[in-house]
Amino acid sequence: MTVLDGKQIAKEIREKLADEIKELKQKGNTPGLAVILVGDHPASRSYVLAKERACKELGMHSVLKELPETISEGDLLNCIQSYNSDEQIDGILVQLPLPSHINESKIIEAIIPEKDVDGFHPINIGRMHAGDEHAFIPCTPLGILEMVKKTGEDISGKHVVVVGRSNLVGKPAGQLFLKENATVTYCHSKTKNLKEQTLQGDILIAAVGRPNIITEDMVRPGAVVIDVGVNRLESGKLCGDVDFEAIKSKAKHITPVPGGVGPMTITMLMNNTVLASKWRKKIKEVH
Ligand SMILES: Nc1nc2c(c(=O)[nH]1)N[C@@H](CN(C=O)c1ccc(C(=O)N[C@@H](CCC(=O)O)C(=O)O)cc1)CN2
Repeated sequence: MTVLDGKQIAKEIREKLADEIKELKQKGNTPGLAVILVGDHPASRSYVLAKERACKELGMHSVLKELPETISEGDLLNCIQSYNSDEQIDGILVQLPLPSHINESKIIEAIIPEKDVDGFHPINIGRMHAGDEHAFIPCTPLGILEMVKKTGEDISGKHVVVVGRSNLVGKPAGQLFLKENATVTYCHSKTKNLKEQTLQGDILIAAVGRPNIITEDMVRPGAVVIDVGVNRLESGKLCGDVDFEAIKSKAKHITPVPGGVGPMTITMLMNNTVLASKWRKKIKEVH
């Protein structure tokens, strides 16, 4: 069994990105990211600060816009518009979740698709489903795919079982593996006999957000187990969706929480911002 070290894989990707960014800067093209945080949710704040830090470490331009919890939808839309037309900004990200008085879809759709480095805009979702090479792929699913590829396991023809159907993780993760010629099964809260399904998984992706929902008897021996859950217990301890201790000897490869998929998310955001910068540069050269 191997424990997939998300921090190490992320570090290796960031080293390559740093070289690429250096070259881009020498050509006068500095990738820039704008991150918008609404309110003061502690976890969201720590994620946006980590995003800003990653930009700085890689030599990218970054702006962190902090807005009050009470901001109106109109003012938030205006803020997005200003970054849509800012030439120094290649990627725009609005940290989720948003306060309940703001329509999340409306906000995501206000970001121009060329700067939607989260890959949440319907145009990018459509491009991803169509297999368009210029689609931004959501960062967590992209990180998951990178980690599975890193194991050296052949994905083609494998049965991937995704537990969870969120727009952020579950749905796009299944699509990505489908594109790699896997057979994909989606499971969710209404799935009958979940265990029967998860036992089919050569690759099992748990993205539910419920501590230890995947128990040892639900995992096929030799499976690759990817845990996307980041659940904070009352004790303050972080815990995944997978019962790691019970499953680690049964799985061929498994991701821990913390230190598995999480660190990959921010690295893939950096990757998407570099892509955005390169794609936008090409568009400008054509016009
Ligand atoms: N606009 C977006 N909002 C949200 C996204 C997203 O991709 N775009 N994803 C999550 C939050 N997220 C990044 O934004 C994120 C979550 C977790 C981690 C991470 O590194 N987790 C660590 C544990 C961190 C801790 O101690 O709390 C780990 O798993 O090792 C990074 C980024 C929702 N919102």
